[in-house]
Amino acid sequence: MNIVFDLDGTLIDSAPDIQAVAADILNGLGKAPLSLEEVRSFVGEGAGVLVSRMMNAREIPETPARHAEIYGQFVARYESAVDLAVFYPGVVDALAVLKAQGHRLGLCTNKPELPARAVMRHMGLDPVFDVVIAGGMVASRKPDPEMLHVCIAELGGGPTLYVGDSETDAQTARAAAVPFALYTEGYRKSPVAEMPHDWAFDHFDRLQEIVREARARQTAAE
Ligand SMILES: O=C(O)COP(=O)(O)O
Ligand SMILES: [Mg+2]
Repeated sequence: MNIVFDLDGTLIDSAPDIQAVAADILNGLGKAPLSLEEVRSFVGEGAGVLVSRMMNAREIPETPARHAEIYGQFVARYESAVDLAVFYPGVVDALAVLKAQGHRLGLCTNKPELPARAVMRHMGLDPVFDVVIAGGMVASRKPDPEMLHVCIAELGGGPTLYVGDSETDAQTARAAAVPFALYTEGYRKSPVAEMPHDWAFDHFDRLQEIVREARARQTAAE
């Protein structure tokens, strides 16, 4: 089947890289850096929203022009901010096993395309994914289901499991009517019970079992 993954907060913790980019910009504006907790709570709806939240948190008045200026500085640095990202435990093995089993793997992230591709290359993920849909590649962003729909279509259609960490991912899966496995150790803000999901897991060594169950449900529905 197709297994589509979110990136930030699901496969990798990229908050330290984003924190460094933000600190650089805020420092230039005479403002205090963001904590990792702040960064993690700001990620999930794309870089534009992240920049708005950063400006708001450091009381930088947001006009469209000011946002555009700071956003420009942010994305310019974001593209090379890859050194501090780390995989969540078990991710590399889980992806390798799923790939070896012949599943088609997709990536569906709100992270803008250039930083998404840069961090994928840095982490050795390029050969793993058959399809990548990142921020800016389609007109809308998650939780609009379009990104996920496009990703599934490019994977060739058919049964799909979506794996993500945030409220945005849970809403996206629901809107796209795709079964959803929630990784609970990423950047979610709500209790697990309040987020729509078909499975929840706290370690990637459980993903095999979830994929087996998702396939069994799919077969039963056919
Ligand atoms: O960059 C973001 O805001 C989110 O990225 P994600 O969709 O991979 O969680
Ligand atoms: Mg995420």
